[in-house]
Amino acid sequence: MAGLLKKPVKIALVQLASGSDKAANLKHAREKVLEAASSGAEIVVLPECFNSPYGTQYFPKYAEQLLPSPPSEEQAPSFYALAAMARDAGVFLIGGSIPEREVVGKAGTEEKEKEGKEKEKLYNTSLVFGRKGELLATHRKVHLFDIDIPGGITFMESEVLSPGNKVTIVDFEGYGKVGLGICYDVRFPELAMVAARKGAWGVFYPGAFNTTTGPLHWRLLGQSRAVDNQVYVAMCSPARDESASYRAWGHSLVADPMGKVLGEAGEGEEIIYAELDGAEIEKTRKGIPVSEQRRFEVYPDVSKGAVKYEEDP
Ligand SMILES: NC(=O)CCC(=O)C(=O)O
Repeated sequence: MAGLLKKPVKIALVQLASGSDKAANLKHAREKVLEAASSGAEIVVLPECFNSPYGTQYFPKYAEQLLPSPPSEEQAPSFYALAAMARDAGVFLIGGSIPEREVVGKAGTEEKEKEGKEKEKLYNTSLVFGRKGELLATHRKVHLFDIDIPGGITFMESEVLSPGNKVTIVDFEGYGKVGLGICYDVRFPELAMVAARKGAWGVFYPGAFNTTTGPLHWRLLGQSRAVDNQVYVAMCSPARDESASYRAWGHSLVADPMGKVLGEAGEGEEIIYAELDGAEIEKTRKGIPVSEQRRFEVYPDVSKGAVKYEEDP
Protein backbone atom coordinates (compact mmCIF):
# COMPACT_ATOMS: atom_id res chain seq x y z
CA MET A 1 0.00 0.00 0.00
CA ALA A 2 1.37 3.42 -0.93
CA GLY A 3 2.15 5.61 2.07
CA LEU A 4 1.64 9.34 2.49
CA LEU A 5 4.51 10.13 0.11
CA LYS A 6 3.47 7.88 -2.74
CA LYS A 7 6.88 7.60 -4.39
CA PRO A 8 10.40 8.89 -3.72
CA VAL A 9 10.92 12.49 -4.78
CA LYS A 10 13.88 14.79 -5.28
CA ILE A 11 13.35 18.31 -4.03
CA ALA A 12 15.41 21.47 -4.50
CA LEU A 13 15.53 24.54 -2.30
CA VAL A 14 16.80 27.55 -4.23
CA GLN A 15 18.56 29.88 -1.79
CA LEU A 16 18.26 32.79 -4.18
CA ALA A 17 20.21 36.05 -4.19
CA SER A 18 17.69 38.81 -4.94
CA GLY A 19 18.06 42.56 -5.26
CA SER A 20 15.84 45.55 -5.85
CA ASP A 21 15.15 44.95 -9.56
CA LYS A 22 12.01 42.81 -9.75
CA ALA A 23 12.41 41.86 -13.42
CA ALA A 24 16.02 40.80 -12.79
CA ASN A 25 14.93 38.77 -9.74
CA LEU A 26 12.30 36.95 -11.79
CA LYS A 27 14.78 36.21 -14.56
CA HIS A 28 17.34 34.93 -12.09
CA ALA A 29 14.76 32.77 -10.27
CA ARG A 30 13.81 31.25 -13.61
CA GLU A 31 17.43 30.31 -14.38
CA LYS A 32 17.77 28.64 -11.00
CA VAL A 33 14.46 26.75 -11.24
CA LEU A 34 15.49 25.43 -14.67
CA GLU A 35 18.90 24.48 -13.25
CA ALA A 36 17.26 22.59 -10.37
CA ALA A 37 14.96 20.77 -12.80
CA SER A 38 17.87 19.79 -15.04
CA SER A 39 19.50 18.25 -11.93
CA GLY A 40 16.44 16.05 -11.50
CA ALA A 41 14.39 17.99 -8.93
CA GLU A 42 10.66 17.36 -9.16
CA ILE A 43 9.58 19.85 -6.47
CA VAL A 44 11.38 23.20 -6.39
CA VAL A 45 11.06 25.83 -3.65
CA LEU A 46 11.91 29.54 -3.76
CA PRO A 47 12.41 31.81 -0.71
CA GLU A 48 10.10 34.27 1.03
CA CYS A 49 9.89 37.57 -0.88
CA PHE A 50 12.06 36.20 -3.66
CA ASN A 51 11.14 38.98 -6.10
CA SER A 52 12.01 41.94 -3.86
CA PRO A 53 14.10 42.97 -0.89
CA TYR A 54 12.44 41.95 2.41
CA GLY A 55 11.15 44.79 4.60
CA THR A 56 7.93 46.59 5.47
CA GLN A 57 9.07 49.61 3.44
CA TYR A 58 9.19 47.44 0.30
CA PHE A 59 5.86 45.60 0.50
CA PRO A 60 3.62 48.35 -0.99
CA LYS A 61 6.02 49.07 -3.87
CA TYR A 62 6.44 45.44 -4.93
CA ALA A 63 2.90 44.21 -4.23
CA GLU A 64 0.96 42.54 -7.05
CA GLN A 65 -2.78 42.20 -7.41
CA LEU A 66 -3.66 38.51 -7.68
CA LEU A 67 -7.45 38.74 -7.40
CA PRO A 68 -9.70 38.27 -9.23
CA SER A 69 -7.91 35.15 -10.45
CA PRO A 70 -6.39 34.80 -12.98
CA PRO A 71 -4.90 38.28 -12.56
CA SER A 72 -3.80 40.52 -15.39
CA GLU A 73 -0.20 40.13 -16.50
CA GLU A 74 0.40 43.82 -15.98
CA GLN A 75 -0.75 43.70 -12.36
CA ALA A 76 0.86 40.37 -11.49
CA PRO A 77 4.06 39.75 -13.48
CA SER A 78 5.41 37.38 -10.82
CA PHE A 79 2.31 35.16 -11.08
CA TYR A 80 2.96 34.69 -14.81
CA ALA A 81 6.71 34.32 -14.40
CA LEU A 82 6.20 31.56 -11.79
CA ALA A 83 3.61 29.75 -13.90
CA ALA A 84 6.01 29.79 -16.87
CA MET A 85 8.94 28.57 -14.73
CA ALA A 86 6.90 25.63 -13.42
CA ARG A 87 5.65 24.75 -16.90
CA ASP A 88 8.98 25.13 -18.69
CA ALA A 89 10.87 23.24 -15.99
CA GLY A 90 8.09 20.63 -15.67
CA VAL A 91 8.20 20.80 -11.85
CA PHE A 92 5.91 21.46 -8.93
CA LEU A 93 6.93 24.95 -7.86
CA ILE A 94 6.44 26.45 -4.40
CA GLY A 95 6.98 30.00 -5.53
CA GLY A 96 8.44 31.41 -2.31
CA SER A 97 6.29 34.38 -1.45
CA ILE A 98 5.53 37.79 -2.89
CA PRO A 99 3.82 40.86 -1.46
CA GLU A 100 0.17 40.76 -2.55
CA ARG A 101 -2.24 43.70 -2.86
CA GLU A 102 -5.98 43.17 -2.48
CA VAL A 103 -8.26 46.02 -3.43
CA VAL A 104 -11.17 45.96 -1.01
CA GLY A 105 -13.52 48.87 -1.88
CA LYS A 106 -14.49 49.16 -5.55
CA ALA A 107 -14.30 52.45 -7.42
CA GLY A 108 -17.69 54.14 -7.56
CA THR A 109 -19.18 52.18 -4.65
CA GLU A 110 -20.83 53.79 -1.66
CA GLU A 111 -17.88 52.64 0.42
CA LYS A 112 -15.44 54.43 -1.85
CA GLU A 113 -17.46 57.63 -1.70
CA LYS A 114 -17.51 57.48 2.09
CA GLU A 115 -13.81 56.74 2.37
CA GLY A 116 -12.82 59.00 -0.48
CA LYS A 117 -10.57 56.27 -1.89
CA GLU A 118 -10.26 52.56 -2.56
CA LYS A 119 -9.07 50.57 0.41
CA GLU A 120 -6.36 48.01 0.03
CA LYS A 121 -4.87 45.23 2.06
CA LEU A 122 -1.41 43.76 1.66
CA TYR A 123 -0.43 40.16 2.35
CA ASN A 124 2.70 38.03 2.23
CA THR A 125 1.55 35.35 -0.20
CA SER A 126 2.91 32.11 -1.57
CA LEU A 127 1.77 30.75 -4.94
CA VAL A 128 2.13 27.08 -5.80
CA PHE A 129 2.09 25.86 -9.39
CA GLY A 130 1.80 22.43 -11.00
CA ARG A 131 3.92 20.98 -13.78
CA LYS A 132 1.75 22.46 -16.51
CA GLY A 133 1.96 25.91 -14.96
CA GLU A 134 -1.47 25.69 -13.35
CA LEU A 135 -2.07 27.43 -10.01
CA LEU A 136 -2.54 24.77 -7.31
CA ALA A 137 -2.72 26.82 -4.12
CA THR A 138 -2.32 30.22 -2.52
CA HIS A 139 -1.15 30.69 1.07
CA ARG A 140 -1.23 34.05 2.81
CA LYS A 141 1.17 34.18 5.77
CA VAL A 142 -1.01 33.48 8.80
CA HIS A 143 1.29 34.63 11.60
CA LEU A 144 2.78 38.04 10.94
CA PHE A 145 6.38 38.59 11.97
CA ASP A 146 6.11 41.05 14.84
CA ILE A 147 9.02 40.84 17.25
CA ASP A 148 10.99 43.24 19.42
CA ILE A 149 14.27 41.98 20.83
CA PRO A 150 16.18 44.84 22.49
CA GLY A 151 19.70 45.03 21.11
CA GLY A 152 18.67 42.53 18.43
CA ILE A 153 15.83 43.11 16.01
CA THR A 154 12.50 44.93 15.89
CA PHE A 155 10.25 44.03 13.00
CA MET A 156 6.52 44.68 12.64
CA GLU A 157 4.98 43.12 9.55
CA SER A 158 1.53 43.95 10.94
CA GLU A 159 2.21 47.68 10.44
CA VAL A 160 1.73 47.03 6.73
CA LEU A 161 0.42 43.52 6.19
CA SER A 162 -2.80 41.69 7.00
CA PRO A 163 -2.72 38.03 7.99
CA GLY A 164 -4.10 35.11 6.03
CA ASN A 165 -6.74 33.00 7.69
CA LYS A 166 -6.36 29.44 6.53
CA VAL A 167 -4.30 26.31 6.71
CA THR A 168 -2.98 25.46 3.24
CA ILE A 169 -2.52 21.91 2.05
CA VAL A 170 -1.53 21.19 -1.55
CA ASP A 171 -1.94 17.89 -3.37
CA PHE A 172 1.04 17.17 -5.64
CA GLU A 173 -0.48 14.63 -7.99
CA GLY A 174 1.43 11.37 -7.89
CA TYR A 175 3.28 12.31 -4.68
CA GLY A 176 0.60 13.20 -2.13
CA LYS A 177 -0.14 16.17 0.08
CA VAL A 178 2.10 18.80 1.67
CA GLY A 179 1.39 21.63 4.10
CA LEU A 180 2.56 25.17 3.46
CA GLY A 181 3.64 27.97 5.80
CA ILE A 182 5.67 31.15 5.43
CA CYS A 183 8.63 31.82 7.72
CA TYR A 184 7.23 32.98 11.12
CA ASP A 185 4.43 30.41 10.60
CA VAL A 186 7.02 27.76 11.51
CA ARG A 187 6.97 28.98 15.13
CA PHE A 188 3.35 27.87 15.48
CA PRO A 189 3.22 24.07 15.71
CA GLU A 190 -0.51 24.06 15.00
CA LEU A 191 -0.28 24.75 11.24
CA ALA A 192 2.14 21.87 10.66
CA MET A 193 0.17 19.65 13.05
CA VAL A 194 -3.11 20.21 11.23
CA ALA A 195 -1.46 19.55 7.85
CA ALA A 196 0.15 16.34 9.16
CA ARG A 197 -3.10 15.14 10.73
CA LYS A 198 -4.81 15.72 7.40
CA GLY A 199 -2.33 13.44 5.68
CA ALA A 200 0.54 15.71 4.57
CA TRP A 201 3.92 13.95 4.21
CA GLY A 202 5.85 17.20 4.45
CA VAL A 203 5.60 20.85 5.36
CA PHE A 204 7.33 23.49 3.26
CA TYR A 205 8.28 26.95 4.54
CA PRO A 206 9.68 29.66 2.29
CA GLY A 207 11.26 31.87 4.97
CA ALA A 208 13.73 34.63 5.72
CA PHE A 209 14.93 34.41 9.29
CA ASN A 210 17.36 37.04 10.51
CA THR A 211 20.83 36.99 12.02
CA THR A 212 19.54 37.50 15.61
CA THR A 213 17.09 34.59 15.87
CA GLY A 214 18.39 32.49 12.99
CA PRO A 215 21.46 31.01 14.67
CA LEU A 216 19.50 29.43 17.55
CA HIS A 217 15.98 28.99 16.21
CA TRP A 218 15.91 28.32 12.45
CA ARG A 219 17.32 24.79 12.45
CA LEU A 220 15.74 23.94 15.80
CA LEU A 221 12.27 24.91 14.57
CA GLY A 222 12.65 22.97 11.33
CA GLN A 223 13.75 19.87 13.23
CA SER A 224 11.01 20.36 15.82
CA ARG A 225 8.18 20.52 13.28
CA ALA A 226 9.64 17.41 11.61
CA VAL A 227 9.89 15.46 14.88
CA ASP A 228 6.52 16.70 16.24
CA ASN A 229 4.73 15.39 13.20
CA GLN A 230 7.08 12.72 11.84
CA VAL A 231 7.10 14.36 8.42
CA TYR A 232 9.67 15.97 6.15
CA VAL A 233 10.23 19.71 6.65
CA ALA A 234 11.86 22.03 4.11
CA MET A 235 12.75 25.69 4.81
CA CYS A 236 13.99 27.90 1.97
CA SER A 237 15.71 31.23 2.69
CA PRO A 238 17.07 34.00 0.47
CA ALA A 239 20.85 34.23 0.29
CA ARG A 240 22.29 36.79 2.69
CA ASP A 241 22.93 40.26 1.31
CA GLU A 242 25.26 42.05 3.72
CA SER A 243 24.29 45.43 2.23
CA ALA A 244 20.52 44.93 2.69
CA SER A 245 18.54 46.55 5.52
CA TYR A 246 17.36 43.04 6.50
CA ARG A 247 20.08 40.44 6.50
CA ALA A 248 18.59 36.98 5.95
CA TRP A 249 20.01 34.07 7.91
CA GLY A 250 20.24 31.74 4.91
CA HIS A 251 20.85 28.07 5.86
CA SER A 252 17.99 26.61 3.79
CA LEU A 253 17.50 23.09 5.02
CA VAL A 254 15.60 19.83 4.81
CA ALA A 255 14.86 17.73 7.91
CA ASP A 256 13.61 14.14 7.76
CA PRO A 257 10.85 12.61 9.94
CA MET A 258 13.43 11.73 12.64
CA GLY A 259 14.63 15.34 12.67
CA LYS A 260 17.89 14.56 10.88
CA VAL A 261 19.06 17.42 8.65
CA LEU A 262 19.57 15.96 5.18
CA GLY A 263 21.11 19.08 3.70
CA GLU A 264 21.76 22.66 4.80
CA ALA A 265 23.00 25.66 2.83
CA GLY A 266 25.49 28.24 3.98
CA GLU A 267 24.75 31.93 3.65
CA GLY A 268 25.35 32.59 -0.05
CA GLU A 269 23.41 31.60 -3.13
CA GLU A 270 23.11 27.82 -3.37
CA ILE A 271 20.70 25.06 -4.33
CA ILE A 272 20.12 22.35 -1.75
CA TYR A 273 18.86 18.98 -3.01
CA ALA A 274 17.35 16.13 -1.02
CA GLU A 275 15.90 12.75 -1.94
CA LEU A 276 12.82 12.03 0.14
CA ASP A 277 11.36 8.59 0.66
CA GLY A 278 7.99 7.85 2.24
CA ALA A 279 9.40 4.66 3.77
CA GLU A 280 11.24 6.91 6.26
CA ILE A 281 7.92 8.28 7.49
CA GLU A 282 6.45 4.82 7.96
CA LYS A 283 9.62 3.55 9.67
CA THR A 284 9.68 6.51 12.07
CA ARG A 285 5.98 6.18 12.90
CA LYS A 286 6.26 2.42 13.43
CA GLY A 287 9.22 2.78 15.75
CA ILE A 288 7.85 5.76 17.71
CA PRO A 289 4.05 5.45 17.41
CA VAL A 290 3.10 8.80 19.01
CA SER A 291 0.05 9.26 16.82
CA GLU A 292 -1.48 6.12 18.34
CA GLN A 293 -0.46 7.11 21.85
CA ARG A 294 -2.10 10.54 22.03
CA ARG A 295 -4.32 11.05 25.08
CA PHE A 296 -7.08 13.27 23.74
CA GLU A 297 -9.10 12.62 26.90
CA VAL A 298 -6.38 14.53 28.81
CA TYR A 299 -6.14 17.41 26.33
CA PRO A 300 -9.45 17.36 24.44
CA ASP A 301 -9.22 20.70 22.65
CA VAL A 302 -5.84 22.31 23.06
CA SER A 303 -6.61 25.03 20.54
CA LYS A 304 -9.12 26.67 22.88
CA GLY A 305 -6.97 26.21 25.96
CA ALA A 306 -9.77 24.01 27.31
CA VAL A 307 -7.38 21.69 29.09
CA LYS A 308 -8.17 20.68 32.66
CA TYR A 309 -5.26 21.56 34.86
CA GLU A 310 -4.96 20.70 38.50
CA GLU A 311 -2.00 21.90 40.46
CA ASP A 312 0.00 19.27 42.26
CA PRO A 313 -0.91 19.09 45.94
N1 LIG B 1 10.23 36.67 7.77
C1 LIG B 1 9.94 36.19 8.95
O1 LIG B 1 8.82 35.82 9.24
C2 LIG B 1 11.11 36.10 9.89
C3 LIG B 1 10.86 35.22 11.09
C4 LIG B 1 12.01 35.24 12.03
O2 LIG B 1 13.09 35.70 11.72
C5 LIG B 1 11.80 34.66 13.34
O3 LIG B 1 12.70 34.79 14.18
O4 LIG B 1 10.74 34.09 13.61
